[in-house]
Amino acid sequence: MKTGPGTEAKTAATGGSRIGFEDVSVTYGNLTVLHSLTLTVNPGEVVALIGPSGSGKTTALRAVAGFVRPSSGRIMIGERNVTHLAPYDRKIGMVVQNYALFPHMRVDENVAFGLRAHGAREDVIRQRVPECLAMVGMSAYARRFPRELSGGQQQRVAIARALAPRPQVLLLDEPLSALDAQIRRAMIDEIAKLHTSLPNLTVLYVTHDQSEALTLANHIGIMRDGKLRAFGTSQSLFRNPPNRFAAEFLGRANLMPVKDLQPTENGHARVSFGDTFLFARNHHRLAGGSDCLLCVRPHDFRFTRATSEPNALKATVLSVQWQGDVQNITFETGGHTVRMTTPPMADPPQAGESVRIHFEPGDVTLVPEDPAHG
Ligand SMILES: Nc1ncnc2c1ncn2[C@@H]1O[C@H](COP(=O)(O)OP(=O)(O)OP(=O)(O)O)[C@@H](O)[C@H]1O
Repeated sequence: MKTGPGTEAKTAATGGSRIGFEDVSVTYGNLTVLHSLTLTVNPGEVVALIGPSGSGKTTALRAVAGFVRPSSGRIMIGERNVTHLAPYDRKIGMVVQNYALFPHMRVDENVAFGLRAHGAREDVIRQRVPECLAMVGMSAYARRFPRELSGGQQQRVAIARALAPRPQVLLLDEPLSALDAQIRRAMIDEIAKLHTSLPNLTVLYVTHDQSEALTLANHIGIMRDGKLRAFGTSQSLFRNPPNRFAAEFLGRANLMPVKDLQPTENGHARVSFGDTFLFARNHHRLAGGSDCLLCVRPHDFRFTRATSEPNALKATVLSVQWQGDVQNITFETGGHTVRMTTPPMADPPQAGESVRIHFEPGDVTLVPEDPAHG
Protein backbone atom coordinates (compact mmCIF):
# COMPACT_ATOMS: atom_id res chain seq x y z
CA MET A 1 0.00 0.00 0.00
CA LYS A 2 1.36 3.35 -1.01
CA THR A 3 -0.59 5.83 1.03
CA GLY A 4 1.12 5.94 4.40
CA PRO A 5 -0.77 3.17 6.16
CA GLY A 6 0.40 4.30 9.61
CA THR A 7 -1.23 7.67 9.28
CA GLU A 8 -4.38 6.29 7.73
CA ALA A 9 -4.75 3.61 10.38
CA LYS A 10 -4.60 6.33 13.01
CA THR A 11 -7.20 8.55 11.34
CA ALA A 12 -9.45 5.56 10.80
CA ALA A 13 -9.14 4.55 14.44
CA THR A 14 -10.28 8.01 15.53
CA GLY A 15 -13.09 8.02 13.02
CA GLY A 16 -11.04 10.52 10.98
CA SER A 17 -12.58 9.57 7.68
CA ARG A 18 -16.17 8.95 8.74
CA ILE A 19 -18.74 10.94 6.75
CA GLY A 20 -21.78 11.93 8.77
CA PHE A 21 -24.94 13.57 7.50
CA GLU A 22 -26.81 14.82 10.55
CA ASP A 23 -30.37 15.83 9.72
CA VAL A 24 -29.22 17.63 6.57
CA SER A 25 -31.73 19.51 4.43
CA VAL A 26 -31.00 21.47 1.27
CA THR A 27 -33.38 24.04 -0.12
CA TYR A 28 -33.29 25.91 -3.41
CA GLY A 29 -35.55 28.95 -3.15
CA ASN A 30 -38.62 27.48 -1.52
CA LEU A 31 -38.05 23.97 -2.88
CA THR A 32 -36.53 21.45 -0.48
CA VAL A 33 -34.58 18.89 -2.52
CA LEU A 34 -32.95 17.05 0.41
CA HIS A 35 -35.09 16.29 3.44
CA SER A 36 -33.46 15.68 6.85
CA LEU A 37 -30.85 13.23 5.62
CA THR A 38 -29.16 11.32 8.42
CA LEU A 39 -26.62 8.77 7.28
CA THR A 40 -23.13 7.61 8.26
CA VAL A 41 -20.39 6.27 6.03
CA ASN A 42 -17.94 4.54 8.35
CA PRO A 43 -14.18 4.82 7.82
CA GLY A 44 -13.04 2.54 5.01
CA GLU A 45 -16.57 1.83 3.82
CA VAL A 46 -18.11 2.37 0.41
CA VAL A 47 -21.67 3.64 0.57
CA ALA A 48 -23.57 3.98 -2.68
CA LEU A 49 -26.48 6.37 -3.00
CA ILE A 50 -28.85 5.22 -5.70
CA GLY A 51 -32.22 6.50 -6.82
CA PRO A 52 -34.02 7.88 -9.83
CA SER A 53 -33.05 11.09 -11.57
CA GLY A 54 -33.72 14.13 -9.41
CA SER A 55 -33.93 12.18 -6.15
CA GLY A 56 -31.21 14.26 -4.46
CA LYS A 57 -28.15 11.98 -4.72
CA THR A 58 -25.82 14.56 -6.25
CA THR A 59 -27.11 17.24 -3.92
CA ALA A 60 -26.17 15.05 -0.93
CA LEU A 61 -22.70 14.42 -2.35
CA ARG A 62 -22.15 18.08 -3.19
CA ALA A 63 -23.12 19.00 0.35
CA VAL A 64 -20.21 16.84 1.58
CA ALA A 65 -17.91 18.41 -1.01
CA GLY A 66 -18.92 21.90 0.11
CA PHE A 67 -20.45 23.02 -3.19
CA VAL A 68 -23.93 23.07 -1.70
CA ARG A 69 -24.75 24.75 1.60
CA PRO A 70 -27.30 22.88 3.77
CA SER A 71 -30.25 24.93 4.92
CA SER A 72 -30.17 22.96 8.18
CA GLY A 73 -28.25 20.11 9.77
CA ARG A 74 -24.55 19.30 9.95
CA ILE A 75 -22.01 17.55 7.74
CA MET A 76 -19.24 15.82 9.68
CA ILE A 77 -15.99 14.38 8.37
CA GLY A 78 -14.50 12.45 11.25
CA GLU A 79 -14.90 14.64 14.31
CA ARG A 80 -14.83 17.83 12.24
CA ASN A 81 -17.99 19.76 11.59
CA VAL A 82 -17.28 20.82 8.00
CA THR A 83 -20.70 22.33 7.29
CA HIS A 84 -19.28 25.81 6.91
CA LEU A 85 -15.80 24.94 5.62
CA ALA A 86 -14.74 25.83 2.10
CA PRO A 87 -14.48 22.81 -0.25
CA TYR A 88 -10.71 23.21 -0.34
CA ASP A 89 -10.40 22.75 3.45
CA ARG A 90 -12.42 19.51 3.60
CA LYS A 91 -9.63 17.15 2.50
CA ILE A 92 -11.74 15.24 0.07
CA GLY A 93 -11.14 13.90 -3.42
CA MET A 94 -13.91 14.05 -5.98
CA VAL A 95 -14.52 12.50 -9.39
CA VAL A 96 -17.49 13.51 -11.51
CA GLN A 97 -19.15 12.03 -14.55
CA ASN A 98 -17.53 14.05 -17.34
CA TYR A 99 -13.83 13.57 -16.56
CA ALA A 100 -13.12 17.26 -15.91
CA LEU A 101 -9.43 16.93 -16.71
CA PHE A 102 -7.64 20.10 -17.80
CA PRO A 103 -7.42 19.66 -21.58
CA HIS A 104 -4.26 21.73 -22.01
CA MET A 105 -2.31 19.73 -19.41
CA ARG A 106 -0.70 16.35 -19.93
CA VAL A 107 -1.78 13.44 -17.78
CA ASP A 108 1.05 13.82 -15.25
CA GLU A 109 0.47 17.57 -15.06
CA ASN A 110 -3.21 16.97 -14.35
CA VAL A 111 -2.33 14.65 -11.47
CA ALA A 112 0.32 17.07 -10.17
CA PHE A 113 -2.13 19.97 -10.27
CA GLY A 114 -4.07 18.96 -7.17
CA LEU A 115 -0.89 18.31 -5.24
CA ARG A 116 0.50 21.71 -6.16
CA ALA A 117 -2.74 23.36 -5.16
CA HIS A 118 -2.33 21.70 -1.76
CA GLY A 119 1.17 23.18 -1.48
CA ALA A 120 3.06 19.89 -1.93
CA ARG A 121 6.83 20.14 -2.39
CA GLU A 122 8.22 19.42 -5.89
CA ASP A 123 10.13 16.32 -4.70
CA VAL A 124 6.91 14.94 -3.19
CA ILE A 125 5.07 15.64 -6.44
CA ARG A 126 7.77 13.87 -8.47
CA GLN A 127 7.35 10.76 -6.33
CA ARG A 128 3.58 10.86 -5.87
CA VAL A 129 2.46 11.41 -9.48
CA PRO A 130 3.97 8.15 -10.85
CA GLU A 131 2.69 6.32 -7.77
CA CYS A 132 -0.87 7.46 -8.42
CA LEU A 133 -0.71 6.75 -12.16
CA ALA A 134 0.55 3.24 -11.35
CA MET A 135 -2.37 2.76 -8.95
CA VAL A 136 -4.83 3.23 -11.80
CA GLY A 137 -2.73 1.45 -14.46
CA MET A 138 -1.92 4.64 -16.40
CA SER A 139 1.88 4.86 -16.03
CA ALA A 140 2.41 4.45 -19.76
CA TYR A 141 0.22 7.46 -20.56
CA ALA A 142 1.86 10.10 -18.37
CA ARG A 143 2.84 12.40 -21.26
CA ARG A 144 -0.41 12.24 -23.21
CA PHE A 145 -3.03 14.93 -23.35
CA PRO A 146 -6.57 14.05 -22.24
CA ARG A 147 -7.82 14.25 -25.85
CA GLU A 148 -5.42 11.38 -26.67
CA LEU A 149 -7.12 9.07 -24.15
CA SER A 150 -10.30 7.00 -24.21
CA GLY A 151 -13.14 7.87 -21.82
CA GLY A 152 -12.18 5.05 -19.44
CA GLN A 153 -8.56 6.15 -19.42
CA GLN A 154 -9.52 9.76 -18.74
CA GLN A 155 -11.63 8.63 -15.83
CA ARG A 156 -8.70 6.64 -14.40
CA VAL A 157 -6.57 9.78 -14.56
CA ALA A 158 -9.34 11.72 -12.83
CA ILE A 159 -9.30 9.10 -10.04
CA ALA A 160 -5.49 9.30 -9.80
CA ARG A 161 -5.73 13.07 -9.56
CA ALA A 162 -8.36 12.87 -6.84
CA LEU A 163 -6.29 10.37 -4.83
CA ALA A 164 -2.96 12.17 -5.20
CA PRO A 165 -3.31 14.44 -2.15
CA ARG A 166 -4.21 11.36 -0.02
CA PRO A 167 -7.75 12.46 0.81
CA GLN A 168 -9.52 10.77 3.71
CA VAL A 169 -12.71 10.75 1.72
CA LEU A 170 -13.39 10.09 -1.95
CA LEU A 171 -16.62 11.31 -3.51
CA LEU A 172 -17.60 9.71 -6.80
CA ASP A 173 -20.52 11.20 -8.73
CA GLU A 174 -21.61 8.84 -11.52
CA PRO A 175 -17.94 8.32 -12.45
CA LEU A 176 -18.70 5.63 -15.01
CA SER A 177 -21.94 6.76 -16.57
CA ALA A 178 -20.32 8.33 -19.63
CA LEU A 179 -18.59 5.04 -20.51
CA ASP A 180 -19.98 2.23 -22.60
CA ALA A 181 -21.22 -0.92 -20.90
CA GLN A 182 -18.15 -3.09 -21.40
CA ILE A 183 -15.64 -0.49 -20.22
CA ARG A 184 -17.94 0.32 -17.32
CA ARG A 185 -17.86 -3.29 -16.14
CA ALA A 186 -14.06 -3.36 -16.33
CA MET A 187 -13.83 -0.06 -14.44
CA ILE A 188 -16.14 -1.32 -11.68
CA ASP A 189 -13.69 -4.17 -11.10
CA GLU A 190 -10.80 -1.74 -11.11
CA ILE A 191 -12.42 0.58 -8.59
CA ALA A 192 -13.16 -2.42 -6.39
CA LYS A 193 -9.48 -3.49 -6.57
CA LEU A 194 -8.34 0.05 -5.91
CA HIS A 195 -10.44 0.19 -2.79
CA THR A 196 -8.97 -3.10 -1.61
CA SER A 197 -5.53 -1.53 -1.90
CA LEU A 198 -6.67 1.60 0.00
CA PRO A 199 -8.77 0.00 2.72
CA ASN A 200 -9.00 3.13 4.88
CA LEU A 201 -10.40 5.34 2.19
CA THR A 202 -14.03 6.23 2.82
CA VAL A 203 -16.07 6.41 -0.36
CA LEU A 204 -19.45 7.94 -1.10
CA TYR A 205 -20.55 6.75 -4.53
CA VAL A 206 -23.50 8.25 -6.37
CA THR A 207 -24.95 6.22 -9.19
CA HIS A 208 -28.23 5.26 -10.76
CA ASP A 209 -26.74 1.92 -11.80
CA GLN A 210 -27.69 -0.75 -9.32
CA SER A 211 -25.04 -3.20 -10.48
CA GLU A 212 -22.31 -0.65 -9.68
CA ALA A 213 -23.83 -0.21 -6.25
CA LEU A 214 -24.17 -3.94 -5.61
CA THR A 215 -20.61 -4.65 -6.73
CA LEU A 216 -18.85 -1.85 -4.90
CA ALA A 217 -20.81 -0.83 -1.85
CA ASN A 218 -20.84 -2.18 1.68
CA HIS A 219 -24.04 -0.26 2.29
CA ILE A 220 -26.56 1.20 -0.11
CA GLY A 221 -28.91 4.12 0.44
CA ILE A 222 -31.93 4.37 -1.84
CA MET A 223 -33.23 7.91 -2.38
CA ARG A 224 -36.52 9.16 -3.71
CA ASP A 225 -37.90 12.70 -3.75
CA GLY A 226 -35.01 13.98 -1.64
CA LYS A 227 -35.57 11.39 1.09
CA LEU A 228 -33.64 8.32 2.08
CA ARG A 229 -36.18 5.52 1.59
CA ALA A 230 -33.99 2.56 2.51
CA PHE A 231 -30.52 1.97 3.89
CA GLY A 232 -28.71 -1.26 4.63
CA THR A 233 -26.04 -3.66 3.54
CA SER A 234 -26.25 -4.49 -0.14
CA GLN A 235 -27.14 -8.09 0.69
CA SER A 236 -29.85 -7.28 3.21
CA LEU A 237 -31.50 -4.65 1.03
CA PHE A 238 -31.57 -7.04 -1.88
CA ARG A 239 -32.81 -9.99 0.15
CA ASN A 240 -35.14 -8.11 2.47
CA PRO A 241 -36.25 -4.88 0.83
CA PRO A 242 -38.13 -2.80 3.38
CA ASN A 243 -40.68 -1.41 0.93
CA ARG A 244 -41.99 -1.68 -2.62
CA PHE A 245 -39.76 1.08 -3.93
CA ALA A 246 -36.57 -0.51 -2.58
CA ALA A 247 -37.61 -3.92 -3.95
CA GLU A 248 -38.20 -2.51 -7.40
CA PHE A 249 -35.26 -0.15 -7.55
CA LEU A 250 -32.57 -2.57 -6.40
CA GLY A 251 -32.78 -5.58 -8.67
CA ARG A 252 -35.86 -6.82 -10.42
CA ALA A 253 -38.71 -8.02 -8.29
CA ASN A 254 -42.05 -9.74 -8.71
CA LEU A 255 -44.25 -8.15 -6.07
CA MET A 256 -47.34 -10.28 -5.72
CA PRO A 257 -50.23 -9.01 -3.58
CA VAL A 258 -50.97 -11.57 -0.86
CA LYS A 259 -53.47 -11.64 2.00
CA ASP A 260 -54.07 -12.84 5.52
CA LEU A 261 -50.53 -13.39 6.77
CA GLN A 262 -50.24 -16.17 9.36
CA PRO A 263 -46.86 -16.40 11.16
CA THR A 264 -45.40 -19.92 11.15
CA GLU A 265 -42.11 -21.27 12.52
CA ASN A 266 -38.57 -19.89 12.17
CA GLY A 267 -39.56 -16.35 11.18
CA HIS A 268 -41.62 -17.57 8.22
CA ALA A 269 -45.27 -16.95 7.43
CA ARG A 270 -48.07 -18.37 5.34
CA VAL A 271 -50.02 -16.06 3.05
CA SER A 272 -52.86 -16.47 0.57
CA PHE A 273 -52.42 -15.73 -3.11
CA GLY A 274 -55.93 -16.24 -4.47
CA ASP A 275 -56.81 -19.79 -3.42
CA THR A 276 -53.22 -20.88 -2.97
CA PHE A 277 -51.27 -20.85 0.29
CA LEU A 278 -47.67 -19.71 -0.10
CA PHE A 279 -44.81 -19.70 2.43
CA ALA A 280 -42.09 -17.06 2.74
CA ARG A 281 -39.71 -15.44 5.19
CA ASN A 282 -41.39 -12.80 7.33
CA HIS A 283 -38.20 -10.80 7.81
CA HIS A 284 -40.02 -7.57 8.64
CA ARG A 285 -42.23 -9.35 11.23
CA LEU A 286 -45.45 -8.20 9.63
CA ALA A 287 -48.47 -8.72 11.85
CA GLY A 288 -50.79 -11.71 11.64
CA GLY A 289 -53.83 -11.06 9.43
CA SER A 290 -52.11 -8.37 7.35
CA ASP A 291 -52.10 -8.01 3.59
CA CYS A 292 -48.70 -7.44 2.03
CA LEU A 293 -46.51 -8.13 -0.99
CA LEU A 294 -44.60 -11.30 -1.70
CA CYS A 295 -41.21 -10.40 -3.20
CA VAL A 296 -39.90 -13.10 -5.53
CA ARG A 297 -36.75 -12.28 -7.49
CA PRO A 298 -37.01 -13.53 -11.09
CA HIS A 299 -34.08 -15.95 -10.62
CA ASP A 300 -35.83 -17.59 -7.64
CA PHE A 301 -38.61 -19.15 -9.75
CA ARG A 302 -38.12 -22.73 -10.98
CA PHE A 303 -40.24 -25.04 -13.08
CA THR A 304 -41.72 -28.00 -11.23
CA ARG A 305 -43.72 -31.02 -12.30
CA ALA A 306 -44.71 -32.17 -8.81
CA THR A 307 -48.34 -31.33 -8.17
CA SER A 308 -47.97 -31.76 -4.41
CA GLU A 309 -45.03 -29.37 -3.98
CA PRO A 310 -45.75 -26.37 -1.71
CA ASN A 311 -45.19 -22.88 -3.13
CA ALA A 312 -46.12 -24.03 -6.61
CA LEU A 313 -48.32 -21.93 -8.87
CA LYS A 314 -50.18 -22.82 -12.01
CA ALA A 315 -49.06 -20.42 -14.70
CA THR A 316 -49.46 -19.74 -18.40
CA VAL A 317 -46.41 -18.75 -20.41
CA LEU A 318 -46.85 -15.31 -21.96
CA SER A 319 -43.47 -14.77 -23.58
CA VAL A 320 -40.01 -16.27 -23.82
CA GLN A 321 -37.06 -14.03 -24.62
CA TRP A 322 -33.53 -15.21 -25.10
CA GLN A 323 -30.88 -12.63 -24.19
CA GLY A 324 -27.60 -14.45 -24.67
CA ASP A 325 -26.63 -15.59 -21.21
CA VAL A 326 -30.15 -15.51 -19.73
CA GLN A 327 -33.65 -16.39 -20.75
CA ASN A 328 -36.54 -14.17 -19.61
CA ILE A 329 -39.89 -15.85 -19.33
CA THR A 330 -43.11 -14.08 -18.36
CA PHE A 331 -46.16 -15.84 -17.03
CA GLU A 332 -49.71 -15.09 -16.05
CA THR A 333 -50.61 -16.53 -12.68
CA GLY A 334 -53.65 -15.70 -10.57
CA GLY A 335 -54.39 -12.66 -12.73
CA HIS A 336 -50.86 -11.27 -12.34
CA THR A 337 -47.85 -11.18 -14.60
CA VAL A 338 -44.61 -12.52 -13.14
CA ARG A 339 -41.16 -12.85 -14.62
CA MET A 340 -38.60 -15.63 -14.34
CA THR A 341 -34.97 -15.56 -15.45
CA THR A 342 -33.13 -18.80 -16.10
CA PRO A 343 -29.91 -19.82 -17.79
CA PRO A 344 -30.65 -20.46 -21.47
CA MET A 345 -32.80 -23.58 -21.86
CA ALA A 346 -32.30 -26.04 -24.72
CA ASP A 347 -36.03 -26.62 -24.92
CA PRO A 348 -37.84 -23.61 -23.42
CA PRO A 349 -41.64 -23.65 -23.01
CA GLN A 350 -43.76 -21.98 -25.65
CA ALA A 351 -46.11 -19.01 -25.24
CA GLY A 352 -49.55 -20.28 -24.24
CA GLU A 353 -48.22 -23.42 -22.54
CA SER A 354 -49.51 -24.30 -19.03
CA VAL A 355 -46.74 -24.93 -16.52
CA ARG A 356 -46.13 -25.00 -12.77
CA ILE A 357 -43.61 -22.64 -11.23
CA HIS A 358 -42.18 -22.86 -7.78
CA PHE A 359 -39.89 -21.03 -5.32
CA GLU A 360 -38.24 -21.94 -2.02
CA PRO A 361 -39.78 -20.22 1.03
CA GLY A 362 -36.30 -19.29 2.31
CA ASP A 363 -35.50 -17.39 -0.91
CA VAL A 364 -38.42 -14.98 -0.80
CA THR A 365 -39.67 -12.41 1.66
CA LEU A 366 -42.77 -10.45 2.56
CA VAL A 367 -42.74 -6.69 2.10
CA PRO A 368 -45.18 -4.24 3.68
CA GLU A 369 -47.69 -2.77 1.25
CA ASP A 370 -47.85 0.60 2.92
CA PRO A 371 -47.85 3.69 0.73
CA ALA A 372 -46.25 5.61 3.62
CA HIS A 373 -43.25 3.30 3.41
CA GLY A 374 -43.26 3.05 -0.35
N1 LIG B 1 -28.77 24.63 -8.40
C1 LIG B 1 -30.02 24.17 -8.35
N2 LIG B 1 -31.08 25.01 -8.30
C2 LIG B 1 -32.35 24.55 -8.22
N3 LIG B 1 -32.70 23.25 -8.19
C3 LIG B 1 -31.69 22.37 -8.23
C4 LIG B 1 -30.31 22.77 -8.33
N4 LIG B 1 -29.55 21.66 -8.33
C5 LIG B 1 -30.41 20.61 -8.27
N5 LIG B 1 -31.68 21.03 -8.21
C6 LIG B 1 -32.87 20.18 -8.12
O1 LIG B 1 -32.70 19.35 -6.99
C7 LIG B 1 -33.28 18.07 -7.22
C8 LIG B 1 -32.25 17.01 -6.91
O2 LIG B 1 -31.20 17.09 -7.85
P1 LIG B 1 -29.94 16.11 -7.81
O3 LIG B 1 -29.00 16.55 -8.87
O4 LIG B 1 -29.43 16.05 -6.42
O5 LIG B 1 -30.60 14.72 -8.20
P2 LIG B 1 -29.93 13.35 -8.58
O6 LIG B 1 -30.62 12.30 -7.79
O7 LIG B 1 -28.44 13.44 -8.41
O8 LIG B 1 -30.32 13.23 -10.11
P3 LIG B 1 -29.51 12.64 -11.38
O9 LIG B 1 -29.45 11.15 -11.20
O10 LIG B 1 -30.37 13.06 -12.54
O11 LIG B 1 -28.15 13.29 -11.38
C9 LIG B 1 -33.75 18.06 -8.66
O12 LIG B 1 -35.14 18.29 -8.67
C10 LIG B 1 -33.02 19.24 -9.29
O13 LIG B 1 -33.77 19.80 -10.33
